[in-house]
Amino acid sequence: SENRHKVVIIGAGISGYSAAARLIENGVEDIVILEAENRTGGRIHSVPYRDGFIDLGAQWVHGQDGNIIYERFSNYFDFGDTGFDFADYYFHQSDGVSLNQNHTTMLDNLANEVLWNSFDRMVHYGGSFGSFFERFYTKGLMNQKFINVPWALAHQMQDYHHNRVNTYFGTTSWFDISAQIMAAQGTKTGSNWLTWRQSGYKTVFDFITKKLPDPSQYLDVESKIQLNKEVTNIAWGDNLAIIKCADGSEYTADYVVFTASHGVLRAHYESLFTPKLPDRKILAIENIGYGSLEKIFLEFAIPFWPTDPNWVQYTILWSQEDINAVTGTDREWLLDTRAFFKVDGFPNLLSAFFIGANIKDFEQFTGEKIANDCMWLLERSLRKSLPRPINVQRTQWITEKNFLGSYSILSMDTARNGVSPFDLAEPLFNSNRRPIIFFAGEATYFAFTGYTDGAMASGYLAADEILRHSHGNRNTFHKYLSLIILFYASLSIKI
Ligand SMILES: Cc1cc2nc3c(=O)[nH]c(=O)nc-3n(C[C@H](O)[C@H](O)[C@H](O)COP(=O)(O)OP(=O)(O)OC[C@H]3O[C@@H](n4cnc5c(N)ncnc54)[C@H](O)[C@@H]3O)c2cc1C
Repeated sequence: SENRHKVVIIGAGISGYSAAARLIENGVEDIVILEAENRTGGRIHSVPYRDGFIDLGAQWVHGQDGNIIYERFSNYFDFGDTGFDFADYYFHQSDGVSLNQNHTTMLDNLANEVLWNSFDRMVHYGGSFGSFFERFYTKGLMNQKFINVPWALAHQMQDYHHNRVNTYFGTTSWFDISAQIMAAQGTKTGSNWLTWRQSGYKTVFDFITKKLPDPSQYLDVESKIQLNKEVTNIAWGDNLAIIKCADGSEYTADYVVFTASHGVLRAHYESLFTPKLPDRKILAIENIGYGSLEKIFLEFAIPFWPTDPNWVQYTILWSQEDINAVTGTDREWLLDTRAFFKVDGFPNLLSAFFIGANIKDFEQFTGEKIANDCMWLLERSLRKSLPRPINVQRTQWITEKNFLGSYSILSMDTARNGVSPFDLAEPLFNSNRRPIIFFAGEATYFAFTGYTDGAMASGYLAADEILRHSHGNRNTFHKYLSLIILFYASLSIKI
Protein backbone atom coordinates (compact mmCIF):
# COMPACT_ATOMS: atom_id res chain seq x y z
CA SER A 1 0.00 0.00 0.00
CA GLU A 2 0.88 3.66 -0.07
CA ASN A 3 2.24 3.50 3.49
CA ARG A 4 4.33 0.37 3.03
CA HIS A 5 8.00 1.20 2.46
CA LYS A 6 11.34 -0.46 2.39
CA VAL A 7 12.83 2.15 4.70
CA VAL A 8 11.16 4.66 7.02
CA ILE A 9 13.50 7.34 8.34
CA ILE A 10 12.32 9.23 11.41
CA GLY A 11 13.55 12.82 11.38
CA ALA A 12 14.64 15.16 8.56
CA GLY A 13 17.76 16.56 10.25
CA ILE A 14 21.24 16.09 8.85
CA SER A 15 21.46 12.41 9.84
CA GLY A 16 18.08 11.63 8.25
CA TYR A 17 19.04 13.54 5.09
CA SER A 18 22.38 11.81 4.73
CA ALA A 19 20.85 8.35 5.30
CA ALA A 20 18.22 9.07 2.64
CA ALA A 21 20.72 10.50 0.14
CA ARG A 22 23.01 7.49 0.49
CA LEU A 23 20.07 5.08 0.01
CA ILE A 24 18.74 6.92 -3.03
CA GLU A 25 22.20 7.12 -4.55
CA ASN A 26 22.41 3.35 -4.26
CA GLY A 27 19.06 2.65 -5.86
CA VAL A 28 16.83 2.37 -2.78
CA GLU A 29 14.03 4.76 -3.72
CA ASP A 30 11.24 3.23 -1.67
CA ILE A 31 11.75 5.38 1.40
CA VAL A 32 9.80 7.93 3.38
CA ILE A 33 11.07 10.43 5.94
CA LEU A 34 8.64 11.26 8.73
CA GLU A 35 9.35 14.64 10.30
CA ALA A 36 7.44 15.92 13.34
CA GLU A 37 8.11 19.61 12.69
CA ASN A 38 6.59 21.70 9.92
CA ARG A 39 10.09 22.30 8.57
CA THR A 40 13.16 20.25 7.67
CA GLY A 41 16.70 20.61 9.02
CA GLY A 42 16.24 19.75 12.70
CA ARG A 43 18.93 21.36 14.82
CA ILE A 44 20.27 22.99 11.68
CA HIS A 45 17.89 25.91 11.58
CA SER A 46 18.87 28.79 9.29
CA VAL A 47 16.30 31.58 9.35
CA PRO A 48 16.08 34.43 6.83
CA TYR A 49 17.76 37.56 8.07
CA ARG A 50 18.47 40.74 6.08
CA ASP A 51 20.25 39.60 2.89
CA GLY A 52 20.97 36.08 4.11
CA PHE A 53 20.35 33.53 6.87
CA ILE A 54 21.42 33.32 10.50
CA ASP A 55 21.72 30.06 12.36
CA LEU A 56 19.62 29.46 15.43
CA GLY A 57 21.08 25.95 15.73
CA ALA A 58 24.42 24.67 14.41
CA GLN A 59 26.57 27.58 13.31
CA TRP A 60 30.15 26.40 12.83
CA VAL A 61 31.95 23.65 10.98
CA HIS A 62 34.33 22.58 13.72
CA GLY A 63 37.65 21.48 12.22
CA GLN A 64 38.89 20.91 8.70
CA ASP A 65 40.90 17.69 8.28
CA GLY A 66 38.83 14.97 9.89
CA ASN A 67 35.56 16.84 9.45
CA ILE A 68 33.51 15.05 6.79
CA ILE A 69 31.58 18.25 5.97
CA TYR A 70 34.71 20.28 5.33
CA GLU A 71 36.49 17.47 3.54
CA ARG A 72 33.60 16.82 1.15
CA PHE A 73 32.36 20.29 0.39
CA SER A 74 35.20 22.77 0.83
CA ASN A 75 36.23 22.40 -2.82
CA TYR A 76 32.87 23.89 -3.75
CA PHE A 77 32.19 26.32 -0.91
CA ASP A 78 34.31 29.19 0.34
CA PHE A 79 33.82 28.93 4.11
CA GLY A 80 34.10 32.00 6.32
CA ASP A 81 35.79 32.00 9.73
CA THR A 82 34.66 33.76 12.89
CA GLY A 83 38.30 33.80 13.91
CA PHE A 84 38.12 32.73 17.57
CA ASP A 85 41.29 30.64 17.13
CA PHE A 86 43.54 33.54 16.15
CA ALA A 87 41.79 36.54 17.74
CA ASP A 88 43.25 39.20 20.04
CA TYR A 89 41.45 38.84 23.36
CA TYR A 90 40.91 41.85 25.57
CA PHE A 91 39.30 41.16 28.94
CA HIS A 92 36.79 43.49 30.61
CA GLN A 93 35.76 43.20 34.23
CA SER A 94 31.98 43.24 34.78
CA ASP A 95 32.20 46.42 36.91
CA GLY A 96 34.34 48.25 34.34
CA VAL A 97 37.49 48.31 36.48
CA SER A 98 40.35 47.90 34.04
CA LEU A 99 42.38 44.71 34.16
CA ASN A 100 46.09 44.12 33.60
CA GLN A 101 45.99 42.67 30.08
CA ASN A 102 49.44 41.06 30.41
CA HIS A 103 48.14 39.08 33.34
CA THR A 104 44.88 38.11 31.66
CA THR A 105 46.73 36.99 28.52
CA MET A 106 49.15 34.84 30.54
CA LEU A 107 46.27 33.24 32.45
CA ASP A 108 44.19 32.72 29.32
CA ASN A 109 47.14 31.02 27.58
CA LEU A 110 47.66 28.72 30.54
CA ALA A 111 43.95 27.82 30.67
CA ASN A 112 43.82 27.11 26.92
CA GLU A 113 46.92 24.97 27.17
CA VAL A 114 45.37 22.87 29.96
CA LEU A 115 42.00 22.50 28.25
CA TRP A 116 42.66 22.13 24.56
CA ASN A 117 46.31 21.11 24.18
CA SER A 118 46.55 18.35 26.77
CA PHE A 119 44.46 15.60 25.23
CA ASP A 120 47.33 13.09 25.37
CA ARG A 121 47.44 13.56 29.16
CA MET A 122 43.66 13.85 29.52
CA VAL A 123 43.00 10.53 27.81
CA HIS A 124 44.56 8.76 30.81
CA TYR A 125 42.69 10.85 33.37
CA GLY A 126 39.76 9.16 35.11
CA GLY A 127 38.07 12.31 36.46
CA SER A 128 36.08 15.14 34.99
CA PHE A 129 37.09 17.99 32.68
CA GLY A 130 36.66 20.28 35.69
CA SER A 131 38.93 18.37 38.06
CA PHE A 132 41.52 17.96 35.27
CA PHE A 133 41.47 21.69 34.71
CA GLU A 134 41.72 22.63 38.40
CA ARG A 135 44.61 20.25 38.95
CA PHE A 136 46.77 21.34 36.04
CA TYR A 137 45.80 25.02 36.03
CA THR A 138 46.72 25.30 39.72
CA LYS A 139 49.97 23.47 39.02
CA GLY A 140 50.70 25.87 36.15
CA LEU A 141 50.09 28.86 38.40
CA MET A 142 52.96 27.70 40.62
CA ASN A 143 55.34 28.71 37.85
CA GLN A 144 57.56 31.64 38.81
CA LYS A 145 56.17 33.76 35.96
CA PHE A 146 52.78 34.01 37.73
CA ILE A 147 54.30 35.36 40.96
CA ASN A 148 52.82 38.84 40.49
CA VAL A 149 49.44 37.71 39.17
CA PRO A 150 46.66 38.16 41.77
CA TRP A 151 44.94 34.92 42.80
CA ALA A 152 41.56 36.61 42.49
CA LEU A 153 42.24 37.26 38.79
CA ALA A 154 43.43 33.67 38.30
CA HIS A 155 40.16 32.55 39.87
CA GLN A 156 38.13 34.86 37.60
CA MET A 157 39.91 33.37 34.58
CA GLN A 158 39.10 29.86 35.80
CA ASP A 159 35.46 30.89 36.18
CA TYR A 160 35.49 32.30 32.63
CA HIS A 161 36.85 29.04 31.18
CA HIS A 162 34.37 27.02 33.19
CA ASN A 163 31.58 29.00 31.57
CA ARG A 164 33.22 28.72 28.16
CA VAL A 165 33.43 24.93 28.41
CA ASN A 166 29.82 24.79 29.54
CA THR A 167 28.63 26.93 26.66
CA TYR A 168 30.65 24.77 24.26
CA PHE A 169 29.08 21.55 25.52
CA GLY A 170 25.73 22.84 26.77
CA THR A 171 26.51 21.52 30.26
CA THR A 172 25.81 23.13 33.62
CA SER A 173 29.11 22.06 35.17
CA TRP A 174 32.42 20.89 33.77
CA PHE A 175 32.54 18.39 36.61
CA ASP A 176 29.82 16.51 34.65
CA ILE A 177 32.02 16.02 31.57
CA SER A 178 34.25 12.96 31.33
CA ALA A 179 37.76 14.16 30.47
CA GLN A 180 38.85 10.73 29.34
CA ILE A 181 36.00 10.06 26.91
CA MET A 182 36.07 13.55 25.47
CA ALA A 183 39.82 13.29 24.90
CA ALA A 184 39.41 9.87 23.29
CA GLN A 185 37.10 11.24 20.61
CA GLY A 186 38.26 11.69 17.05
CA THR A 187 40.65 14.48 16.24
CA LYS A 188 40.16 17.21 13.70
CA THR A 189 42.72 19.78 12.72
CA GLY A 190 42.44 23.24 11.23
CA SER A 191 40.09 26.04 12.13
CA ASN A 192 37.33 25.25 14.59
CA TRP A 193 35.09 28.13 13.63
CA LEU A 194 34.26 27.92 9.94
CA THR A 195 30.98 29.45 8.87
CA TRP A 196 28.61 29.21 5.94
CA ARG A 197 28.82 33.02 5.77
CA GLN A 198 25.43 34.50 4.86
CA SER A 199 24.16 31.31 3.23
CA GLY A 200 23.42 29.61 6.55
CA TYR A 201 24.17 26.05 7.63
CA LYS A 202 21.16 24.85 5.63
CA THR A 203 23.47 24.98 2.56
CA VAL A 204 24.87 21.66 3.74
CA PHE A 205 21.61 19.99 2.67
CA ASP A 206 22.13 21.17 -0.92
CA PHE A 207 25.51 19.46 -0.88
CA ILE A 208 24.23 16.28 0.75
CA THR A 209 21.50 15.97 -1.88
CA LYS A 210 24.04 16.93 -4.57
CA LYS A 211 21.92 19.89 -5.71
CA LEU A 212 25.28 21.59 -5.33
CA PRO A 213 27.66 21.83 -7.04
CA ASP A 214 25.92 20.11 -10.00
CA PRO A 215 22.08 20.17 -9.96
CA SER A 216 21.95 17.42 -12.58
CA GLN A 217 23.24 15.02 -9.89
CA TYR A 218 20.36 15.89 -7.52
CA LEU A 219 19.26 13.08 -5.22
CA ASP A 220 15.61 13.82 -4.56
CA VAL A 221 15.45 13.47 -0.78
CA GLU A 222 12.94 16.31 -0.41
CA SER A 223 10.06 14.54 -2.18
CA LYS A 224 10.38 11.68 0.33
CA ILE A 225 9.80 13.95 3.34
CA GLN A 226 6.41 14.17 5.04
CA LEU A 227 6.15 17.07 7.49
CA ASN A 228 4.00 17.27 10.64
CA LYS A 229 4.39 13.52 11.18
CA GLU A 230 5.21 13.01 14.82
CA VAL A 231 6.05 9.36 15.37
CA THR A 232 4.59 8.07 18.63
CA ASN A 233 5.36 4.35 18.47
CA ILE A 234 7.49 1.87 16.55
CA ALA A 235 6.44 -1.75 16.98
CA TRP A 236 8.73 -4.32 15.43
CA GLY A 237 8.45 -8.02 14.86
CA ASP A 238 10.31 -10.60 12.84
CA ASN A 239 9.94 -9.03 9.42
CA LEU A 240 8.43 -5.61 9.70
CA ALA A 241 8.19 -2.51 11.78
CA ILE A 242 4.89 -0.66 12.20
CA ILE A 243 5.30 3.06 12.77
CA LYS A 244 2.42 5.02 14.31
CA CYS A 245 2.07 8.78 14.11
CA ALA A 246 0.24 11.24 16.36
CA ASP A 247 -2.20 12.05 13.51
CA GLY A 248 -3.38 8.42 13.46
CA SER A 249 -1.50 7.41 10.31
CA GLU A 250 0.49 4.17 10.20
CA TYR A 251 3.44 3.08 8.09
CA THR A 252 5.12 -0.28 7.72
CA ALA A 253 8.75 -0.79 6.77
CA ASP A 254 11.44 -3.42 6.38
CA TYR A 255 13.89 -1.05 8.03
CA VAL A 256 13.57 1.98 10.25
CA VAL A 257 16.24 4.62 10.86
CA PHE A 258 15.46 6.51 14.07
CA THR A 259 17.21 9.90 14.27
CA ALA A 260 15.21 11.98 16.80
CA SER A 261 17.39 13.84 19.29
CA HIS A 262 18.81 12.21 22.39
CA GLY A 263 16.54 14.48 24.44
CA VAL A 264 13.46 13.13 22.66
CA LEU A 265 14.68 9.54 22.96
CA ARG A 266 15.38 9.96 26.65
CA ALA A 267 11.99 11.53 27.34
CA HIS A 268 9.91 9.04 25.33
CA TYR A 269 11.79 5.77 24.82
CA GLU A 270 9.32 3.83 26.97
CA SER A 271 6.32 4.72 24.83
CA LEU A 272 8.21 4.95 21.52
CA PHE A 273 9.26 1.31 21.24
CA THR A 274 7.31 -1.95 21.40
CA PRO A 275 8.61 -4.30 22.70
CA LYS A 276 10.69 -2.42 25.23
CA LEU A 277 14.29 -1.58 24.35
CA PRO A 278 17.14 -3.83 25.55
CA ASP A 279 18.47 -2.98 29.02
CA ARG A 280 21.88 -1.93 27.73
CA LYS A 281 20.38 0.57 25.35
CA ILE A 282 18.23 1.99 28.14
CA LEU A 283 21.34 2.31 30.32
CA ALA A 284 23.03 4.25 27.50
CA ILE A 285 19.98 6.46 26.92
CA GLU A 286 19.79 7.36 30.59
CA ASN A 287 23.51 7.95 31.11
CA ILE A 288 24.67 9.74 28.02
CA GLY A 289 24.22 13.40 28.80
CA TYR A 290 22.22 15.93 26.84
CA GLY A 291 22.94 19.65 26.94
CA SER A 292 20.78 22.73 26.94
CA LEU A 293 22.21 25.63 25.05
CA GLU A 294 20.40 28.80 24.02
CA LYS A 295 21.51 31.66 21.79
CA ILE A 296 20.63 35.28 21.27
CA PHE A 297 21.40 37.68 18.44
CA LEU A 298 21.30 41.43 19.04
CA GLU A 299 21.08 43.71 16.00
CA PHE A 300 22.32 47.31 16.12
CA ALA A 301 21.71 50.08 13.61
CA ILE A 302 25.42 50.86 13.65
CA PRO A 303 28.08 48.58 15.16
CA PHE A 304 29.79 50.14 18.21
CA TRP A 305 32.47 47.45 18.50
CA PRO A 306 35.93 47.51 16.86
CA THR A 307 36.05 46.72 13.16
CA ASP A 308 39.58 45.31 13.37
CA PRO A 309 39.39 41.76 11.87
CA ASN A 310 41.27 40.33 14.86
CA TRP A 311 38.55 41.54 17.22
CA VAL A 312 36.00 38.81 17.87
CA GLN A 313 34.23 39.52 21.12
CA TYR A 314 33.73 41.45 24.33
CA THR A 315 35.05 39.06 26.96
CA ILE A 316 33.78 39.66 30.47
CA LEU A 317 35.26 38.47 33.76
CA TRP A 318 32.68 38.83 36.53
CA SER A 319 33.95 40.46 39.73
CA GLN A 320 32.99 38.70 42.97
CA GLU A 321 31.21 41.87 44.15
CA ASP A 322 29.05 41.90 41.01
CA ILE A 323 28.29 38.21 41.34
CA ASN A 324 27.09 38.85 44.89
CA ALA A 325 25.11 41.92 43.83
CA VAL A 326 23.32 40.24 40.91
CA THR A 327 22.60 36.92 42.65
CA GLY A 328 18.97 36.72 43.71
CA THR A 329 17.86 39.54 41.38
CA ASP A 330 16.04 39.18 38.05
CA ARG A 331 19.39 39.75 36.34
CA GLU A 332 20.93 36.65 37.89
CA TRP A 333 20.63 34.82 34.57
CA LEU A 334 23.37 37.13 33.20
CA LEU A 335 25.92 35.32 35.38
CA ASP A 336 25.87 32.70 32.62
CA THR A 337 27.26 35.19 30.14
CA ARG A 338 30.93 35.82 29.54
CA ALA A 339 31.09 36.96 25.92
CA PHE A 340 29.27 38.90 23.21
CA PHE A 341 30.78 37.95 19.88
CA LYS A 342 30.56 39.07 16.27
CA VAL A 343 28.68 37.06 13.65
CA ASP A 344 30.52 36.28 10.44
CA GLY A 345 28.76 37.81 7.45
CA PHE A 346 26.54 40.14 9.52
CA PRO A 347 28.43 43.27 10.59
CA ASN A 348 25.50 44.62 12.66
CA LEU A 349 25.02 41.57 14.89
CA LEU A 350 26.41 40.54 18.26
CA SER A 351 25.58 37.10 19.63
CA ALA A 352 25.79 35.35 23.00
CA PHE A 353 25.25 31.83 24.34
CA PHE A 354 23.48 30.75 27.51
CA ILE A 355 23.32 27.45 29.27
CA GLY A 356 19.59 27.19 29.41
CA ALA A 357 19.42 24.65 32.23
CA ASN A 358 20.92 27.24 34.59
CA ILE A 359 18.34 29.84 33.70
CA LYS A 360 15.02 28.09 33.91
CA ASP A 361 13.08 31.25 33.14
CA PHE A 362 15.05 32.12 30.03
CA GLU A 363 12.43 30.81 27.65
CA GLN A 364 9.76 33.01 29.26
CA PHE A 365 11.88 36.16 29.04
CA THR A 366 10.73 38.68 26.48
CA GLY A 367 13.19 39.81 23.83
CA GLU A 368 13.06 43.26 25.44
CA LYS A 369 14.15 41.99 28.86
CA ILE A 370 16.97 39.98 27.29
CA ALA A 371 18.16 43.03 25.36
CA ASN A 372 17.89 45.39 28.37
CA ASP A 373 19.82 43.06 30.68
CA CYS A 374 22.54 42.44 28.09
CA MET A 375 22.95 46.15 27.49
CA TRP A 376 23.14 46.78 31.24
CA LEU A 377 26.06 44.33 31.47
CA LEU A 378 27.81 45.65 28.36
CA GLU A 379 27.51 49.27 29.46
CA ARG A 380 28.72 48.44 32.97
CA SER A 381 31.74 46.46 31.72
CA LEU A 382 32.71 48.93 28.99
CA ARG A 383 31.96 51.98 31.15
CA LYS A 384 30.11 53.87 28.45
CA SER A 385 26.59 54.29 27.20
CA LEU A 386 25.73 52.27 24.13
CA PRO A 387 22.99 52.33 21.50
CA ARG A 388 19.91 50.08 22.01
CA PRO A 389 19.56 46.98 19.84
CA ILE A 390 16.95 47.39 17.12
CA ASN A 391 16.15 43.69 16.95
CA VAL A 392 16.52 40.59 19.13
CA GLN A 393 16.45 36.95 18.01
CA ARG A 394 16.48 34.19 20.58
CA THR A 395 16.18 30.39 20.64
CA GLN A 396 13.98 28.04 22.67
CA TRP A 397 15.59 24.64 22.14
CA ILE A 398 14.91 23.34 25.64
CA THR A 399 11.15 23.53 25.48
CA GLU A 400 10.70 22.70 21.79
CA LYS A 401 9.21 19.26 22.10
CA ASN A 402 11.00 17.70 19.12
CA PHE A 403 14.44 18.64 20.48
CA LEU A 404 14.23 19.11 24.29
CA GLY A 405 17.76 20.54 24.46
CA SER A 406 20.84 21.06 22.31
CA TYR A 407 23.20 18.10 21.82
CA SER A 408 24.58 15.08 23.62
CA ILE A 409 27.54 14.96 25.91
CA LEU A 410 29.76 12.17 27.19
CA SER A 411 29.32 12.73 30.88
CA MET A 412 30.77 11.32 34.08
CA ASP A 413 27.64 9.14 34.28
CA THR A 414 28.45 7.82 30.79
CA ALA A 415 31.93 6.89 32.00
CA ARG A 416 30.78 5.43 35.35
CA ASN A 417 28.20 3.22 33.69
CA GLY A 418 30.58 2.02 30.99
CA VAL A 419 28.20 2.94 28.17
CA SER A 420 28.99 4.79 24.97
CA PRO A 421 27.44 6.06 21.73
CA PHE A 422 28.10 2.56 20.31
CA ASP A 423 25.36 1.28 22.63
CA LEU A 424 22.98 3.92 21.31
CA ALA A 425 23.87 3.04 17.72
CA GLU A 426 23.38 -0.71 18.18
CA PRO A 427 20.43 -1.72 15.91
CA LEU A 428 17.45 -3.77 17.08
CA PHE A 429 17.53 -7.23 15.51
CA ASN A 430 14.81 -9.78 14.77
CA SER A 431 15.12 -13.40 15.90
CA ASN A 432 17.24 -14.20 12.80
CA ARG A 433 19.69 -11.43 13.68
CA ARG A 434 18.45 -9.28 10.83
CA PRO A 435 18.58 -5.65 11.92
CA ILE A 436 15.20 -3.92 11.69
CA ILE A 437 15.65 -0.65 13.54
CA PHE A 438 18.79 1.47 13.20
CA PHE A 439 19.68 4.42 15.37
CA ALA A 440 21.46 7.41 13.88
CA GLY A 441 21.97 11.04 14.89
CA GLU A 442 24.71 13.00 16.58
CA ALA A 443 24.43 11.10 19.90
CA THR A 444 25.10 7.74 18.25
CA TYR A 445 28.43 8.57 16.62
CA PHE A 446 31.36 8.05 18.95
CA ALA A 447 34.06 9.95 17.11
CA PHE A 448 32.23 13.26 16.91
CA THR A 449 29.32 13.08 19.34
CA GLY A 450 27.34 16.30 19.46
CA TYR A 451 28.47 17.70 16.11
CA THR A 452 26.83 17.99 12.70
CA ASP A 453 29.64 16.01 11.07
CA GLY A 454 29.10 13.17 13.55
CA ALA A 455 25.37 13.25 12.78
CA MET A 456 26.04 13.20 9.03
CA ALA A 457 28.45 10.27 9.31
CA SER A 458 25.95 8.36 11.46
CA GLY A 459 23.29 8.70 8.75
CA TYR A 460 25.66 7.31 6.12
CA LEU A 461 26.60 4.46 8.44
CA ALA A 462 22.98 3.41 9.01
CA ALA A 463 22.26 3.58 5.26
CA ASP A 464 25.36 1.50 4.46
CA GLU A 465 24.21 -1.15 6.92
CA ILE A 466 20.78 -1.25 5.31
CA LEU A 467 22.40 -1.53 1.88
CA ARG A 468 24.53 -4.38 3.16
CA HIS A 469 21.45 -6.27 4.28
CA SER A 470 19.05 -5.43 1.50
CA HIS A 471 18.35 -5.60 -2.18
CA GLY A 472 19.80 -2.15 -2.52
CA ASN A 473 23.16 -3.68 -1.83
CA ARG A 474 22.57 -6.45 -4.29
CA ASN A 475 21.54 -3.84 -6.82
CA THR A 476 24.73 -1.95 -6.12
CA PHE A 477 26.65 -5.18 -6.27
CA HIS A 478 25.00 -6.13 -9.56
CA LYS A 479 25.71 -2.66 -10.89
CA TYR A 480 29.41 -3.05 -10.04
CA LEU A 481 29.40 -6.60 -11.44
CA SER A 482 27.96 -5.34 -14.74
CA LEU A 483 30.58 -2.58 -14.83
CA ILE A 484 33.37 -5.09 -14.22
CA ILE A 485 32.02 -7.36 -16.99
CA LEU A 486 31.74 -4.37 -19.34
CA PHE A 487 35.26 -3.29 -18.42
CA TYR A 488 36.75 -6.70 -19.20
CA ALA A 489 34.58 -6.99 -22.30
CA SER A 490 35.97 -3.65 -23.54
CA LEU A 491 39.51 -4.87 -22.80
CA SER A 492 38.99 -8.06 -24.76
CA ILE A 493 37.54 -6.05 -27.65
CA LYS A 494 40.72 -3.97 -27.70
CA ILE A 495 42.85 -7.08 -27.47
C1 LIG B 1 22.02 25.89 19.70
C2 LIG B 1 22.82 24.82 18.99
C3 LIG B 1 24.05 25.12 18.48
C4 LIG B 1 24.81 24.15 17.82
N1 LIG B 1 26.00 24.48 17.27
C5 LIG B 1 26.68 23.58 16.53
C6 LIG B 1 27.82 23.96 15.79
O1 LIG B 1 28.20 25.14 15.77
N2 LIG B 1 28.48 23.00 15.07
C7 LIG B 1 28.08 21.70 15.07
O2 LIG B 1 28.73 20.85 14.42
N3 LIG B 1 26.96 21.31 15.74
C8 LIG B 1 26.25 22.22 16.45
N4 LIG B 1 25.09 21.87 17.07
C9 LIG B 1 24.70 20.45 17.06
C10 LIG B 1 24.06 20.05 15.72
O3 LIG B 1 23.06 20.96 15.41
C11 LIG B 1 23.49 18.64 15.86
O4 LIG B 1 24.51 17.75 16.27
C12 LIG B 1 22.92 18.09 14.54
O5 LIG B 1 22.25 19.07 13.79
C13 LIG B 1 21.98 16.95 14.90
O6 LIG B 1 21.46 16.36 13.74
P1 LIG B 1 20.57 15.06 13.89
O7 LIG B 1 20.15 14.65 12.54
O8 LIG B 1 21.28 14.07 14.75
O9 LIG B 1 19.32 15.50 14.78
P2 LIG B 1 18.20 16.61 14.50
O10 LIG B 1 18.74 17.72 13.72
O11 LIG B 1 17.58 16.92 15.82
O12 LIG B 1 17.15 15.84 13.58
C14 LIG B 1 16.19 14.98 14.13
C15 LIG B 1 14.83 15.32 13.55
O13 LIG B 1 13.88 14.44 14.14
C16 LIG B 1 12.68 15.16 14.32
N5 LIG B 1 11.88 14.47 15.34
C17 LIG B 1 12.04 14.51 16.69
N6 LIG B 1 11.11 13.73 17.28
C18 LIG B 1 10.37 13.19 16.28
C19 LIG B 1 9.25 12.30 16.25
N7 LIG B 1 8.72 11.81 17.37
N8 LIG B 1 8.72 11.96 15.05
C20 LIG B 1 9.25 12.45 13.90
N9 LIG B 1 10.30 13.29 13.87
C21 LIG B 1 10.86 13.66 15.05
C22 LIG B 1 13.12 16.54 14.72
O14 LIG B 1 12.12 17.49 14.49
C23 LIG B 1 14.37 16.74 13.86
O15 LIG B 1 14.05 17.40 12.66
C24 LIG B 1 24.29 22.83 17.70
C25 LIG B 1 23.03 22.53 18.20
C26 LIG B 1 22.29 23.52 18.83
C27 LIG B 1 20.92 23.17 19.36
